[in-house]
Amino acid sequence: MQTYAYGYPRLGRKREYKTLIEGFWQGKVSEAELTAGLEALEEERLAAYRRFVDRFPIGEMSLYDPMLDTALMLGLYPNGGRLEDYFALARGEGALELTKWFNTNYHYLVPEIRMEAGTPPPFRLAWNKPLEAFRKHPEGLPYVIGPYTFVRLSKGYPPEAFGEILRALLPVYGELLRSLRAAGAEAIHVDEPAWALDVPPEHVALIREAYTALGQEAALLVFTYYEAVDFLPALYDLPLRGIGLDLLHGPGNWEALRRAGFPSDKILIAGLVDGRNIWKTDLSKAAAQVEDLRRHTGAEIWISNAGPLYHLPVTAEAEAKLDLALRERIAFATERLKELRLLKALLTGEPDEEARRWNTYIHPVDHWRHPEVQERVRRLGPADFSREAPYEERNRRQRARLNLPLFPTTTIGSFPQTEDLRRARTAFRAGKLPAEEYEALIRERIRYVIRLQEELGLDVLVHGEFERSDMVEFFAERLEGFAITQHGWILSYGTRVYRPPILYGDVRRPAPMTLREITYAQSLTEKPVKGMLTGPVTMLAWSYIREDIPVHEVAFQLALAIQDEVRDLEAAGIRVIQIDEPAFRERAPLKRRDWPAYFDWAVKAFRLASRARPETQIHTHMCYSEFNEIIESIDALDADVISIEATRSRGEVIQAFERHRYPRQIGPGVYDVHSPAIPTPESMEAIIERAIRVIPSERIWVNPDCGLKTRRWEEVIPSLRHMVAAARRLRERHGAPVPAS
Ligand SMILES: CN1c2c(nc(N)[nH]c2=O)NC[C@@H]1CNc1ccc(C(=O)N[C@@H](CCC(=O)N[C@@H](CCC(=O)N[C@@H](CCC(=O)O)C(=O)O)C(=O)O)C(=O)O)cc1
Ligand SMILES: N[C@@H](CCS)C(=O)O
Ligand SMILES: [Zn+2]
Repeated sequence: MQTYAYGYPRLGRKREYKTLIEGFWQGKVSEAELTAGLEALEEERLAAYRRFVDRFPIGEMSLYDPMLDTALMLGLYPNGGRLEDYFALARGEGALELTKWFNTNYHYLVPEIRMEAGTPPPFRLAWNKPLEAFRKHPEGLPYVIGPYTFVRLSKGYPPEAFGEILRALLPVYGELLRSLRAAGAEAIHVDEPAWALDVPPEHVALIREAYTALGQEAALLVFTYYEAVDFLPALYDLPLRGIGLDLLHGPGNWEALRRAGFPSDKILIAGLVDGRNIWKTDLSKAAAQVEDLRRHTGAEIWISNAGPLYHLPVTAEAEAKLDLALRERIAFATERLKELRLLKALLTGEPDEEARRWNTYIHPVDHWRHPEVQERVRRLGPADFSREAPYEERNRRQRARLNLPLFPTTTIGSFPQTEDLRRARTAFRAGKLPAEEYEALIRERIRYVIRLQEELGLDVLVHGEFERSDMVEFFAERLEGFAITQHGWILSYGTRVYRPPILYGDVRRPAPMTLREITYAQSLTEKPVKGMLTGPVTMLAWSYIREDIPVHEVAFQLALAIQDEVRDLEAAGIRVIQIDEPAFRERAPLKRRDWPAYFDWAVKAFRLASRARPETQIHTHMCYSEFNEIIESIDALDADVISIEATRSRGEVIQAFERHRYPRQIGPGVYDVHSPAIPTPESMEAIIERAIRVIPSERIWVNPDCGLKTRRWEEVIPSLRHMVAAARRLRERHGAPVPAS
């Protein structure tokens, strides 16, 4: 019995990863300091593994993103080994597209594989990153993203070229594996999470072909996670040393193991402690599950985490301010490693006092539940999920009330969150800055941003979200049933971090959450100011949530709290309300067969939250998502306006709307907020011109891709000036303002 862990966070206890890399970008950290700093961080990660588990991978560290590293390893982009070139691909003007990693809030850089004259690119082993890492630390298993996952998550090739591309990669992977074996690696960690997607039969054949070859080169431990592998028995006769299975997410792996057993020549690496959520593992149950596996398989069993640990903060030990009852019940990445050690002790008959104590705290506490909240959810009926009037009627009333021009301009909500603002908030939270001073600073920023938007000539204004540390954390802090952490940071992309709140009980809204700032902003202008809320699906997707009630009930509780806020905003005279749902696509289950049930509750939750009066215009916003496959569900949200990301994916998003005639208003993002580049009016007009081909012009809005919080004022101001200029030129070209009825 061995313990194995992978994916331990690279961020560091004190977010050293972020400080080092951002410091390097700002010229405050030299290349030598960056290298030494990251090496020290890697040492710390490895020390955590060494302290608790028997085996672990080497080479998981990345300067930005492991998918980009893999693309460079395989020679897909020129790489002279210069950091500038690396970061240019990650965040420069020609940067790769960012998209969600499976159904998580981590974003990876999407490699582009182009077929040239019907031939895959000339792949080669351009950077042997795993070997470099292994030479430094020859104690673990070199870490590699497997070829299937790499190609499946890349873009730019026609689906029929998939097999050819995969085959073209095999010699390179073969060379890589041989080099690692020659250097003394006893086995290789190969990550193949894409095996847990819906994999068509022809892909299963390709996987078998690929691994029949690769398995000859070195001993491979292939890791799958986030869901079950639907074709598990098809792997049994492959020359693999071991297979890592997620035994927590989705019932499929258990069903397959019960039905088909597991081959005795392979190691079954059983993912039994959760990499996605934070509730302590029931160690007795996990031990019983291992016994069950032993009965069904005859194979050697290792115990491991289910899903990489980087979806969890580094340690729960730092959360001294959390309520004790909650603190006792949670486990972050380091505590997961400890659980593996405790589980092994239980299974090998070592003294189990600590494991017994651990298991005292695995059930929710009674006073986290509130019958009146549950009752309100139980009483919901069909009428609660639709608005009073159909869109046509709402549209008439809203146009009359808002009197907007053709191609109305707006932004997505946030404006730059500058250092001084974040510092002031941290000081305020620590009790070092009086509330009046902090609030005065926020009001000053709101005044500034309202004046600025008026001066720029935007049509629907926002208050700038200056008071928000994060669009989910802000609301979590104001809702009962949620706790927020002090140091529970995890990576979202690159060096960008957030602290997922913990939703542990029934959700209540003790007081309005956004009214003060929104009404203040509205008092400064005649133009409509958008109320700005985060939707129920995103609230739960970017939090750690309770598991004692079904997820749709959690969503409906959140939706009711948001609906109460909508009502308060309307009563205060707010005419436009945006309810952001950037996690709407991401939260969808990995298997299509589970989609109908998910979209049923996700759509209902949004509709419940957005049940506004007909004359209130409801916007929603989504970013970083593949929209093609979910356009019907987006339509079913019945929002009056949706703004979507459309720049980095170079208009691909609009294709979705070509296929499905979206009947309401849409703002295809024209300004890529992830690039420091200032877009020209022409580039923005081009995106709208493309949209006009499929969407009538009176339904099109002009807006950025996403919020502007990560940008600098020097970038935002000229970019928005260009955006307004683009809208004006479009108006001149495409007609007079739409009449108000
Ligand atoms: C829109 N997106 C979001 C996603 N997920 C979220 N949870 N939130 C999102 O907005 N997913 C999809 C996209 C892309 N993802 C992100 C994620 C994160 C950011 C981002 O800008 N993150 C900031 C986090 C900054 C933050 O919350 N800061 C705190 C300040 C806390 C702090 O750092 N304090 C310091 C001391 C500061 C000082 O005194 O100098 C400390 O405690 O040590 C705050 O503002 O209150 C980031 O910087 O990474 C963007 C997109
Ligand atoms: N209103 C949010 C949405 C981000 S997805 C913002 O502007 O930052
Ligand atoms: Zn967004």
